[in-house]
Amino acid sequence: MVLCPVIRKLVSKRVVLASASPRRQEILSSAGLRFEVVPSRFKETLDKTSFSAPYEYAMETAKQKALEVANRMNVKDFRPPDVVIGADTIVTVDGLILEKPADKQDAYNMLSRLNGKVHSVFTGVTIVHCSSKDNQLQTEVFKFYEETKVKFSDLSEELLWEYIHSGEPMDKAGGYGIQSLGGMLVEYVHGDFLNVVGFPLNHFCKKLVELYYPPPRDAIHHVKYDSVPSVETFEVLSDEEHGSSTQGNLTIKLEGDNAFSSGAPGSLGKNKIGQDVMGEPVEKCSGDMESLTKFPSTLVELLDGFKASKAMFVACKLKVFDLLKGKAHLKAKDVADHISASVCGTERLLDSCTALQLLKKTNQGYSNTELADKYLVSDSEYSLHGYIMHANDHVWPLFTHLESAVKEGTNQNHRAFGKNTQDLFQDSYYHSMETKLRFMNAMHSIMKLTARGVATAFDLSRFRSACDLGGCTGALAQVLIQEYPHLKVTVFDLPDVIENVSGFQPTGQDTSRITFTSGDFFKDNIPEADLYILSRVLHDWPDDKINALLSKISDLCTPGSGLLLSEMVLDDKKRNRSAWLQSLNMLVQTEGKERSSYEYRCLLEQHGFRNVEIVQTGSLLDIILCTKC
Ligand SMILES: O=c1[nH]cc([C@@H]2O[C@H](COP(=O)(O)OP(=O)(O)OP(=O)(O)O)[C@@H](O)[C@H]2O)c(=O)[nH]1
Repeated sequence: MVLCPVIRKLVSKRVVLASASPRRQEILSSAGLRFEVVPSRFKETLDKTSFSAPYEYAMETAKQKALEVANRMNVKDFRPPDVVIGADTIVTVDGLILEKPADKQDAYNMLSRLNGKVHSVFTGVTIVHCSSKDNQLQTEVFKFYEETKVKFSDLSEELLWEYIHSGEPMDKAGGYGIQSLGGMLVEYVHGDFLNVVGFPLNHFCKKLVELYYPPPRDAIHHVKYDSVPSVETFEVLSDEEHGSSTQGNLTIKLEGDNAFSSGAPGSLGKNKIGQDVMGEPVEKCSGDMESLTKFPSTLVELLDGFKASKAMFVACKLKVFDLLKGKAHLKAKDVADHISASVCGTERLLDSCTALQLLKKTNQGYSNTELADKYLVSDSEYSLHGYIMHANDHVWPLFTHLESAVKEGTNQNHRAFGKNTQDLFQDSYYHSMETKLRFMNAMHSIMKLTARGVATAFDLSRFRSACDLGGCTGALAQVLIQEYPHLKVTVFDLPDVIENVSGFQPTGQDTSRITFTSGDFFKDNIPEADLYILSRVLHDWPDDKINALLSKISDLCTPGSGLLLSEMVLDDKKRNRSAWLQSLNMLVQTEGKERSSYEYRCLLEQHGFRNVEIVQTGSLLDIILCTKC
């Protein structure tokens, strides 16, 4: 999704981010910008004393970073980038400029200087417009900076060293990462938070507005873009409208190194060498821009969606991220050798993963991004590997029969796996040890990631015993006993599951308050508890089965007993895309569906539950708590 229409202006351009900073990559890609990452090789060694102000230093360094990449990419017979973005973040305190610490002692020196004080964080940003004539690179440079003030609490030596030993300070300006553990050091922030993280997105969008929607002639002395215009305002600022009000040549003074002129209707503006600022001839640009405004980027994203998913699935399946974990870099050939695959295929897969920001690519080779290290490596604490393998091996084949599922209104297990499902879990998830463990792995990984949110959405401290029906490996139970020291939890699931839970238990954690009991909640007796939990269970079943289950639970409850559900709640207003897609997912693989908050409320009240409260998290799971009256 492109929230900010001005970002769309760059959609058909070759945009390059001249930065190795994973934070900058994340900020810009979250804003919907599509770009390649080519880290700059410019050494950050400019003489600081030669600048009149610290931000001048940051802007110049950002400029040199971007120009180094622009020059390096201007190779004969290759298309040069249209736009190169460079950035540099520094911290200033007591008249000193702090960059990334060289070692732990340096980090300590920096953090001690910041301790208990207010300091400034400056990020200098440069946008370089490039074009190439007879292999000569022509550039136009626009630069700006943003300042944010940050106050550190009074911190003990012990805390500073503990933080330094976490390793976090080492690649961060000033020796801290405000977005992670370093956030704990900070008392307040005045200004743009993302600027501290490494990229002032808001100011960047304003700069794009200045560059791509120069104010019409009449307004030139009056219009000041104090804030990013609202989406509606952008729509009004269409190229056509803008063009018609800028007949004749008009020079606009930009804050950057250059002024450029705007003339032909619909053009971006001509520069001194008679080209538009994106390096295209003006006449051509006019037509281009018209089609650009109408470019259906949302559709292109959807067209590419399945390719992107599959590229990530395959890289996970081939354990590419496991291989790259902890390695500085590997060349495509080395990766190919390890995963027993072709070099040409591996290279394309690695490059696609780089474009998807799962990998980083430099001249030395490929390495994992932070995201991949955290979630795609199979043995990381919050790995989604198990869930991704389930998506690849189970959900993907089912989705290839979506058309039949829609026409027939039923799941497609028979088409995808040649099996009719009489008993959903037995026939589709537990029919072999391999599928069973794959499914358990998937549920375990997604539950580990979401358990804390489920456990803490409501204060459950009034309950002394809980029964997690369909609780699988007990990943939620583990978090529940951590959060509620007086709670005992029974995990109730099919014998097929309970027999295999031991491999999923944490080591070195007291799990004595968790009991695993096997049974079928439709057929067998359910253990007694003050609180019943159904997490991602109801969506598997049709209404008749749900009514049977809720009635059984309701009969077991005494007044004051609780029922906690976690599901994706459908919401017409919020149009939460994951929930609607999950509902299709339920169609192709189960007998169930996702439901709206109204549907859940009706179901629960029908079975004697009251005080139905719903916390819509907007992320993967929404949480519902109600009480038996
Ligand atoms: O709170 C935070 N403060 C700063 C950061 C990160 O710090 C670095 C700043 O370094 P620099 O601007 O030189 O950028 P590099 O990482 O070296 O990448 P380039 O290739 O662009 O030079 C930056 O990564 C910030 O994101 C932080 O994360 N949190």
